[in-house]
Amino acid sequence: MSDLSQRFFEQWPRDSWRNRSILVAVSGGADSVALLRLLADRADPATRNKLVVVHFNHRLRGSASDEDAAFVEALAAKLELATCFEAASSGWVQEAVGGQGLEANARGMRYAFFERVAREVEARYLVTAHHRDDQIETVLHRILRGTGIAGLGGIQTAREWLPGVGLVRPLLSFSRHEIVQYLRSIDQPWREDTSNATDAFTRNRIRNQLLPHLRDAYGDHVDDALFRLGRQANDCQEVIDLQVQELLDTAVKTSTFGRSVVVRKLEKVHPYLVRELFVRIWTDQNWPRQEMTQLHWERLSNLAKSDDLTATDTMPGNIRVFRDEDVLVLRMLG
Ligand SMILES: Nc1ncnc2c1ncn2[C@@H]1O[C@H](COP(=O)(O)OP(=O)(O)OP(=O)(O)O)[C@@H](O)[C@H]1O
Repeated sequence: MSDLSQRFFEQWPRDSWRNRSILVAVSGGADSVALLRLLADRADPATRNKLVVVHFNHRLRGSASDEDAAFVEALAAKLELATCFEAASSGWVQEAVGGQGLEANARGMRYAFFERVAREVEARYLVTAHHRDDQIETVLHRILRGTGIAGLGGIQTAREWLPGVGLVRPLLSFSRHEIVQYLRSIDQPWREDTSNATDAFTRNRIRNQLLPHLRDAYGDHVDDALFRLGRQANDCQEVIDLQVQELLDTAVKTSTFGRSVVVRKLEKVHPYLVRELFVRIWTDQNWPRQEMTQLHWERLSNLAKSDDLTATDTMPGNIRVFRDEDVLVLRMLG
């Protein structure tokens, strides 16, 4: 087994081969072709039938998109793997709605397709080929856009995606360079995504302009620094999540109208954690968060720590917040 293959399977969920189907997302690019080869070469005939290659043809690059799909289809056939393919309708770019931009729309369609297949074949995992360079670009992109600790963590190696379905990225610690070397060593071709070479999308500008500039100006360790920062932020967020869970269990009560927070229990808690507690309450309650700014979370934290027993406030989405003796009541007004 190659060194890369060995390191790859150290990241791989141990129960996977004994479990339900595994969807492998293959675009045809070097990263996902390597992912597919690593998995297919390791699987024995009994486990091979658990792998399902999924590919979504976005039809963004004319005949090149169809050639990508044909390439993935031929590779899957050669490896004797099951496949599930879908193509976007030809006029979707003109019809794209929601003002989210082309990339986000394309992504939404791709994951909606993955979700349909996952339900159909009762998959246990979806595996994608995000790698170290993706992680570095994501961290840098989020820094530039403005992010907190949670966002700085970037892409996670594994997380729950749908109820009972995990999303796994076992190539996350491998660089694109290592992946390409591996493909060359096994004589496996791949498709080059020509849109990656253009600067049309923000992510591509980060990849093709900003990162090379930073490396030139500050040295190659820029990559390591960003990757490590992402890892540390992930660790920090895990610790924060655990503490927030403890606060939820001990200081927050749920009722039919919303939540109430026992403020006495927050007296010695750092304001940052109190804000994170409110973020978690908002998420759990499914209250709108788009208009909640840092200032709103701070206002909530101040209310929880205030001595003013008559203090009240209203948050975006008509969430009313008021003190009732020892508790801070949060409820959505009808
Ligand atoms: N058209 C596609 N069909 C199947 N899988 C795909 C397709 N495009 C991307 N993928 C999978 O997703 C991984 C990440 O691809 P890419 O970096 O282009 O996506 P992204 O939009 O940046 O990330 P995200 O998946 O988080 O949206 C690929 O390595 C591959 O596993």
